[in-house]
Amino acid sequence: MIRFEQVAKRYPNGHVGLHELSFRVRPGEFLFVTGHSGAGKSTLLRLLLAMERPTSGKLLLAGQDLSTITNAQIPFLRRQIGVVFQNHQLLFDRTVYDNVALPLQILGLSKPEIAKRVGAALERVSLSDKAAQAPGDLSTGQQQRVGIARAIVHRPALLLADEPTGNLDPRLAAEIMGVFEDINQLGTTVLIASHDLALIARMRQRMLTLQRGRLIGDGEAA
Ligand SMILES: Nc1ncnc2c1ncn2[C@@H]1O[C@H](COP(=O)(O)OP(=O)(O)OP(=O)(O)O)[C@@H](O)[C@H]1O
Repeated sequence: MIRFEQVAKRYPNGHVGLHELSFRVRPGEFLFVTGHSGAGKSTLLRLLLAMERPTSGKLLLAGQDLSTITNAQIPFLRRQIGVVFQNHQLLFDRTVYDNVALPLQILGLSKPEIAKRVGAALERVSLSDKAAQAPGDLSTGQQQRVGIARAIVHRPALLLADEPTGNLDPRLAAEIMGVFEDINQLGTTVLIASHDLALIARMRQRMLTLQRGRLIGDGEAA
């Protein structure tokens, strides 16, 4: 699903975000990427989204080479990826339904197809009864679940999350991780960047550890 082969990212100011990183992720895997602030977690996610290009090395995602991807190919790449952000970036003047429907409207799907898929995504995050509400009427944990529903509504093969539990208390964070596990069980590859080692340890999943742009660990969280 994902192959990093000696991928390095050097920023124009000379700063090295990642040093020759190599690892593979199989389809259907669940893994964490961890490390201190500045370790390179966000750089890794931005490379996977083709928001940045590697300076050297080869980066493959679902068979596509992201080191040489053209701008015209990027929309097709992004259709295979869902992204969950820490601050979920919901539109507060729209309903929950509209927020989740947005990616499908952009793809130009028919209204009945959108209704079917939004219904399924909201069911997956246990928010079917909140479709007509505004995100502002929901709790923080529920808002994050709307963000997850929006990220999976177009049925991506890969779900990326950047500190998805950063704003949540431990109980809610564990609940959100359960939602990610459910999504993974259905076959979606899940990659979560997080610095919450206590939470990761409870999950017993693969963990890549970055330190100053280098991979210093790859194995089940201890
Ligand atoms: N656009 C940029 N220009 C120059 N340097 C950058 C840029 N983006 C990131 N860096 C540098 O690359 C390194 C890795 O940054 P990155 O944001 O990937 O870390 P991170 O692990 O995601 O940290 P955080 O948890 O704080 O988001 C840092 O030293 C950072 O200063």
